[in-house]
Amino acid sequence: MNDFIIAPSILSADFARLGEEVDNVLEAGADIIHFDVMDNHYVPNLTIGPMVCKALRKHGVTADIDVHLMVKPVDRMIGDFIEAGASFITFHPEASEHIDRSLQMIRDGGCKAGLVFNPATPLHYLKHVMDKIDMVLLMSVNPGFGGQSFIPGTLDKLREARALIDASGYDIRLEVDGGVSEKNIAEIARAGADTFVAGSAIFGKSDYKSVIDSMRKELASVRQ
Ligand SMILES: O=C(CO)[C@H](O)[C@H](O)COP(=O)(O)O
Repeated sequence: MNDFIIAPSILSADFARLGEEVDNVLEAGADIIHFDVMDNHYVPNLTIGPMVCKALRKHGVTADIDVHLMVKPVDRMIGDFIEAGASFITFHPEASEHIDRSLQMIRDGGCKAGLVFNPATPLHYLKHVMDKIDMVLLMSVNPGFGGQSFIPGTLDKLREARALIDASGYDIRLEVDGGVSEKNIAEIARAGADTFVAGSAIFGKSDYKSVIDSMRKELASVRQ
């Protein structure tokens, strides 16, 4: 896997042709697939569930599927997504009554576990679970919809999260989600992110490869 991971969010894909869309974006160079689960309760939108994840596996998708649960309560969805073939399962700490238990359920099921932070959710939830997570996801928009603008204050929060992760000594990815494009991806990487969710910036264009290539070019400039 690349050091920098590009994770197209299928929230902006054509759901009528989802299998084909996922094949195309992976063929175009995406590393993993970001899978947004919204329940019209925790967030004001309704999307897709474990049956769709399972269908993508049945379709032949072997890339990691990064399931972002925007649901409340969290726990009763975890088993279904483990069974459906999720690779990562992340959830919002304020949506779980028992954060430690939810993380453990994910890892016990053989998946990688992560916590997601809304723009105004403090990072202190991380303090007692650094050894139980594989991913920290910072939302750079308020969750619920694709196509919103990146909230600039996320850059400081990324720097704060990067310092916490580095100090922990654990192997934890730092993902960012919302308003990511070729234009800001380098600045976001410089703030500490290593995993980039992009929905409308990729699926909103006809040539997925050219967008992903241009994101990789921007990221290469950060590494130098
Ligand atoms: O989780 C999400 C919204 O809750 C989406 O993944 C996110 O907003 C990506 O969309 P875009 O890149 O178009 O901003």
